[in-house]
Amino acid sequence: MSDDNFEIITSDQVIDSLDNHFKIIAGPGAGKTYWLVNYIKYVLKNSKRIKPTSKIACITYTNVAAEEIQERLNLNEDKVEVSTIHSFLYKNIVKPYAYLLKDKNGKNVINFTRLDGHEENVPTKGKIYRWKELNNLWYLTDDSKIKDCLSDLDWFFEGSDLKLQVRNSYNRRIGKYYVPKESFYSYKKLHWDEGILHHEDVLYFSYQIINQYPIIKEFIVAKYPYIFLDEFQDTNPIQTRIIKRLAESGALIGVIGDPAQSIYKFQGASRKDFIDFSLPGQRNYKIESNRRSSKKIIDFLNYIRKNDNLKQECFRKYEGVSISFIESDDIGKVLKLFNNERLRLNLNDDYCVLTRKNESVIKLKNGYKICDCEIWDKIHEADYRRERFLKRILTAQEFAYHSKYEMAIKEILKMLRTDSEGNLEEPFTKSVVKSNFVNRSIAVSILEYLLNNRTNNINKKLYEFYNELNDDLLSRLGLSLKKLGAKGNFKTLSESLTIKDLINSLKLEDEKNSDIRTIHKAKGTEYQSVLVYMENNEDIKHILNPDINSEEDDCRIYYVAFSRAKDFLCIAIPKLDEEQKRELSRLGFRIIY
Ligand SMILES: Nc1ncnc2c1ncn2[C@@H]1O[C@H](COP(=O)(O)OP(=O)(O)OP(=O)(O)O)[C@@H](O)[C@H]1O
Repeated sequence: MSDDNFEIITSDQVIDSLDNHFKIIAGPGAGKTYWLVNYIKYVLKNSKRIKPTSKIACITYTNVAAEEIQERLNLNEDKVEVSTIHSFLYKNIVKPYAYLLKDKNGKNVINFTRLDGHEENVPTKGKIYRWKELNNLWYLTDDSKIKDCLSDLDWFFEGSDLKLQVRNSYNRRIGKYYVPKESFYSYKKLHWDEGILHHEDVLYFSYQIINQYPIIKEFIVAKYPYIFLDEFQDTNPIQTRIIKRLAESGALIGVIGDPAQSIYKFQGASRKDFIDFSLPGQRNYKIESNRRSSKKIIDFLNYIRKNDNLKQECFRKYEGVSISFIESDDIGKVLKLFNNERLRLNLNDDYCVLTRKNESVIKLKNGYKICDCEIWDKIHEADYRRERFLKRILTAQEFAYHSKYEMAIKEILKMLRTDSEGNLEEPFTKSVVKSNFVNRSIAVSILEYLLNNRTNNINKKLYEFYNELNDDLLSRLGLSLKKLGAKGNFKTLSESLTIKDLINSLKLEDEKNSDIRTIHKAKGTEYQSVLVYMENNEDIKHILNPDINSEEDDCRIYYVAFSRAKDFLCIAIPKLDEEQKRELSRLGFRIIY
């Protein structure tokens, strides 16, 4: 990264960029989000470009971050649209203009009458079957590998065209065959015909729409004369191009981020896009201090980042307690040692346990128990329609339990989606739902039931939950579920699994309240104490030989984890050799036994 033309500012400083694009680069805890919130208020107050009909767009990486910024802005008037890039583009480009997209025969590309948000790409058995049928691919027999391949599809630029490819080329191989690239589009089209868009399709269609109908950019810019993007180090090439197009049409763009915290390569993020991001007349700024962490933690963070030219100073002027490590493969013991140490140090405030993989989060949540991470896969194999139904209803229950009612309602509404004749999808038996309004009131009743019975239900076996839900609630609402068979794989599973097993294995988006989470979900957060659990002994190399600018994200993922800690950072790893322990001591680590 070149240091040219970067002005150093602090997180309290208001910059005079009302008529310029800008880029801010700063490390963890520098106050990027803090600065952005204040800057938005400043623009609202001082800019002549904000008209009664226009707003500022503030794009964040997750819904949780959007909520947080909304709260911190604490505005009475609706003058700032805070949302993720996908929600922003869906609401302002795809939803209103999808009907404009036509194929070469003049037919609509998307069934826009049934458009209803966007979701994760999870190939169902039904879609895989129809995709094989359309492309005559019966020779591909391993459906689990096919699922890996199709769920890995994303849009990539080939020249100026966007093409579907797998993110990880390994996933295209099914036994001795490769999945033909020409078949990818038809898999997507099966969804679009039902009005289903995947998250990645939102970027694709937005790009298509503004390219084919440039005037739409003018509408967007008139409504959003300022577009600010936080966490821009994880932008992807389509997003970058869309933003540049909006800049060409007159939007003032501000991007904020930290190249050392770019951790979404697997989803197509390009940190180079942030490093190279430049618009005519753009002003560049840096914030150098870290307001979050103690000096000992910042020294360690600077060491991990030693190949980069951004060195952080400790704003708090507080030395802090030593960074520590625990060597053990016994998760229960690790958690106990970490908690004892926090209490011994009198650090009684919030803490978080961070780890890379979802499977490890589940293991950590279960403490000593070895978890069955494949529970949902097994249910999918047994009955993919019931799996989808159960996932949605339990996800809704957990969202509501964490007071995220709007997200909970959305899940239930997805569950109540109908086919073209108005029939609910299986496992509902043919019950016709009347209107969106009725659906919403049904969703509220279902949520009420789930919340009132959560404590009772959690230890019930799945079949009991399913039957009671059907008999006590759904029948009252004029709905019914397919009865459980006398035998079969689903029946067997439903007798062995409890609702708690299912909930523990759910991958909930945006788990803000959880104290054990994946590092990716910890982006932007901070805690008094942080335990980073490295499941793989090899990962110690990211501490002993850190390479923050590596092509791969591994080192940066741990950097993000370490930098969440304010006062106490502890790292746990199953096994270290003597030389590694000596190295860690040299770096100032203390061993906890
Ligand atoms: N000028 C300021 N005055 C008071 N507190 C501040 C100021 N700037 C930042 N902070 C506080 O410092 C902490 C870190 O700030 P913030 O979360 O905005 O950093 P960030 O740069 O977005 O970090 P990261 O990249 O790690 O997510 C927060 O607790 C924030 O409230």
